[in-house]
Amino acid sequence: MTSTTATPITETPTGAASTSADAIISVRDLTVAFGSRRVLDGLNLDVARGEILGFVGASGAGKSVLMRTIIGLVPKVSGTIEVFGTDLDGGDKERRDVERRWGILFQHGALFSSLNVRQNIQFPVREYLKVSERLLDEITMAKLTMVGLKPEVADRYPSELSGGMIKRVALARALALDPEIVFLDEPTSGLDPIGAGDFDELVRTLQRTLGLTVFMVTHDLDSLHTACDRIAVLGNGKIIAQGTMADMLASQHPWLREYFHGKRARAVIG
Ligand SMILES: Nc1ncnc2c1ncn2[C@@H]1O[C@H](COP(=O)(O)OP(=O)(O)OP(=O)(O)O)[C@@H](O)[C@H]1O
Repeated sequence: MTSTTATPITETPTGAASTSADAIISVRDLTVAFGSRRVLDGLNLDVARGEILGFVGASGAGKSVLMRTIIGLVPKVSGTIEVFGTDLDGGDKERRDVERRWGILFQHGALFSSLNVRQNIQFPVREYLKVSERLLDEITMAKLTMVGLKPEVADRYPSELSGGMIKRVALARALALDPEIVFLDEPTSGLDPIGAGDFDELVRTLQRTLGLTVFMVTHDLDSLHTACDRIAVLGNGKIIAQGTMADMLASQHPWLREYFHGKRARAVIG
């Protein structure tokens, strides 16, 4: 978490509220503040069922805050968040039913260091379901296979895993309850380009085979190119642009031009 960029960003009409029939996540007029500082300021965003949405913006703009507000870890000042058509302020039972249908990969993987891989993957299952130890083990092995890891990894501790393996285990844990939505917070950060590319491909494959909707906070231009169907850009507490990679590349918005055509971008886009 760092301070916001000095680059001025202005709101565009693409940030305006609109309803989309196939929205699986719908955020309206969302304001989130820490003390007197508004990080999100009347933000509107829809995520369509089955898409991979890449969520970008300057460092400290509030990308993680939006993700954490949707999943209920950060309180909002005002606004509504609907997931699967359910208002998340509706009630504890409704909220829990929705939570059961999403999986989360936190920044840096965030595995429980005192639990081994098996226990990490089983954690959300134990929290939400009553299932036998045998079924828990079957789920663990199935999820490890799904993310391309061998069964023997199950008995290792996070400290015994590479960065790429940690991300894969974290993804396996996010998939443990067969979610319909997966939230990924900078899933490729800290991975080398090959590891990051493999991870993007894995996410893409899982999204296609499992029909997942993916909300991905990322700084990784390669991920935006190869994995994402659509991109939403956060600036000054609002969505300042959203569309395909082609839309982003065609935009004349100064921040988007710098981000998608700057020196680092040229190395990716060519
Ligand atoms: N719990 C908190 N208490 C106070 N301020 C917070 C809290 N969480 C986030 N912030 C502030 O909100 C702003 C947005 O943080 P956030 O982590 O969402 O940024 P980000 O866009 O994800 O940045 P990065 O790309 O660097 O991870 C930052 O200024 C951060 O310091």
